[in-house]
Amino acid sequence: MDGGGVEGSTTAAWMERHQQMYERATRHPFTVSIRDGTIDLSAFKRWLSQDYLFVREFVAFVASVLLKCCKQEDNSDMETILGGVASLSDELSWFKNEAARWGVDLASISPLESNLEYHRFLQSFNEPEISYAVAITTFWAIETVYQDSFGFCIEEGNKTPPELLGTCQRWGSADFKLYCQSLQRIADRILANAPADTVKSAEEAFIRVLELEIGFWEMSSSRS
Ligand SMILES: Cc1ncc(CO)c(N)n1
Repeated sequence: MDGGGVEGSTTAAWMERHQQMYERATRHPFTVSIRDGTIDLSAFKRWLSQDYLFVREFVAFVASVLLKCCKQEDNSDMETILGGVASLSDELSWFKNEAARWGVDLASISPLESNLEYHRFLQSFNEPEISYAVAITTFWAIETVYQDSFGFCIEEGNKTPPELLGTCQRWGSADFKLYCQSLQRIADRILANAPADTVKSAEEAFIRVLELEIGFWEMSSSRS
């Protein structure tokens, strides 16, 4: 290995193997239209309100990852995951503020089908049979899709409207990238010591996250 980097790691290999799908998730027309400045604001508001509901569900998911972590003999990843739980508190406040700014009433929103599908996937991690390896990989993948998608919106050459920069910074910032990289290192370390069938399940979960993320952007763009 390369002393803590991610090149040559299991997760890096998957990103290459499933590159096409990874790009469909991280260069989706929805986020690319944010970067181009051609975003339809009603789609943005739909995303905002649906993602608020997603994040409420995500809190319980990250708590389930934390619980699995705490049950490990070596629970040295605890602080990183706990930091993730803590930052979700700030994130929920951010959604409420942002919704108020856009005139979106969060109290009257219900989850659309693709969001519900994602909720069901997240809820499946409550089962104690699902391993920490699969859970931490899934956690890393979910965060990374947003990091990469919104990071692209603030990279050089963007025409992102100023009123959307705050959103893009939330997930596109250098700090969030570092956080995703620490999750990736944890996942790779756990996967390196996991049995082959567990590694296989983790790869399947990675692919499932990409599918669900694509579905989420589609839902935000249209109304599926
Ligand atoms: C759908 C979705 N995926 C990933 C993230 C990142 O936390 C999010 N907020 N929403």
